[in-house]
Amino acid sequence: MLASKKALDKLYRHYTLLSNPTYFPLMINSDNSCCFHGNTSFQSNFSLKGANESQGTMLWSGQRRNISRVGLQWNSMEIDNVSCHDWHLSKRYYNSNPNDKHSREFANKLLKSIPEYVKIVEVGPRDGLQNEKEIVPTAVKVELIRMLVSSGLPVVEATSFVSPKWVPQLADAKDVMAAVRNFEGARLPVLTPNLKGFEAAVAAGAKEVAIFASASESFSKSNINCTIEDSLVRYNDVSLAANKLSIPVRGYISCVVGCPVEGMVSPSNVAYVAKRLYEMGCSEISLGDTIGVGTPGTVIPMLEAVLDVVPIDKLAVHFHDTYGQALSNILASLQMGINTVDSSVSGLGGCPYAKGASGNVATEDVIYMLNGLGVETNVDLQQVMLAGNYICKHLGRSSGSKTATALSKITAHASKL
Ligand SMILES: CC(C)(COP(=O)([O-])OP(=O)([O-])OC[C@H]1O[C@@H](n2cnc3c(N)ncnc32)[C@H](O)[C@@H]1OP(=O)([O-])[O-])[C@@H](O)C(=O)NCCC(=O)NCCSC(=O)C[C@@](C)(O)CC(=O)[O-]
Repeated sequence: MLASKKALDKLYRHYTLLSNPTYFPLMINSDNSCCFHGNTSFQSNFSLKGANESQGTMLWSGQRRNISRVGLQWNSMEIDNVSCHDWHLSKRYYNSNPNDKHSREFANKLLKSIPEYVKIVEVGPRDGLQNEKEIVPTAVKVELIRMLVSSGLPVVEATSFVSPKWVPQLADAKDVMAAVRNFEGARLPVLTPNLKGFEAAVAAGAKEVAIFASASESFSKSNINCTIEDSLVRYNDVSLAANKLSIPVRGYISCVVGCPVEGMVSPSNVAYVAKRLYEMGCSEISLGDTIGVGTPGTVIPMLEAVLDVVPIDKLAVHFHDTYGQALSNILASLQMGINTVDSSVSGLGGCPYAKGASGNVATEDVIYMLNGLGVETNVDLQQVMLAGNYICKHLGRSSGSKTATALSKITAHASKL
């Protein structure tokens, strides 16, 4: 049976709003029949008349790279009455009875691809503080890093060797590095935008660096004052220099789903930059939703595009929580098999050159969710909360972590009993 053109147009419009047209999940075959592709256990709620599944919600799932007709015998289905709503998990599969076969199968499906161990990259001392108006004293930054390292976090991004005119808050990078360089138990990478920054970082004792490109031309200009291509040339120089010294280089990509100036960013732009960073030897590529506009609806197609060019074990995700979507985006990324997540203690953060960007997802909230999923992190939540209290007290504000806030209330209440 053929899909009616009107119905397909309607679906297309719906998905064009939700995701990038390039990643429109409905494929129209040459015989005008259609199928979905994708890599998600989410479902779309379409009314599909005449489907061989029960009318209403159709499963949209499949393995990455396995663009297939997902067992729905699309050729025998007629679409003529399409009503699209938002993406949601189908009620059909939700059941409070844990012994229900469907619910167990569904839970298995949702959880089985989540890694057993997740590496948390703490970016609080760098991303968290770079946007603060009041200069945080070097000694406070050093103590914060010490506390974060003591909590078991495997990587704590310490500072940036960038122009002090651009980011005055981190003008003490050399002194911070000198004080923390011998801390044991965690890797302490720093941001370097060019060879000048790289050389200064190495001289100060940095053993790992990070370069930071963008998937949006406008953001590249406002953040590092050059085009994407020019930045990649600079970063290639940094990578070559780092390679000679066997220094690992992490590559960031900003604006992977949205840009404060250009709006929606195409997954293919992100994949292009990711491929270039990978080819220049980055040991890890962190995909940053700099302004926190992503939802699983835009993050998943972006990850699919990047996964076509970079192996999954080289990828990390970096979400800001502007719209409260960070944990959902992290969960979706974990379900796709990503096992490195950036976060910032107490949800501090934001890029000074990304208007409207709010804090990063809070480390405490990520740990709480991972603990709940039974995922190993080797990080002590209480210790991270102590570090969060310490920096929030200094900044004179309450924690941006819901977990830290809730657990502190419980502890305070218990102590009164
Ligand atoms: C890239 C530049 C330097 C270009 O800045 P520019 O002005 O185009 O560079 P320039 O080469 O013309 O140099 C201008 C001045 O800066 C100095 N300079 C030049 N380089 C350095 C250096 N490394 N360290 C110290 N000083 C430096 C240089 O010596 C000169 O000094 P002057 O002669 O005027 O006295 C500048 O734009 C810059 O520093 N930008 C950094 C912006 C930044 O740090 N943004 C935040 C980090 S990115 C982010 O947060 C996003 C991320 C990673 O978290 C992911 C996400 O959230 O999505």
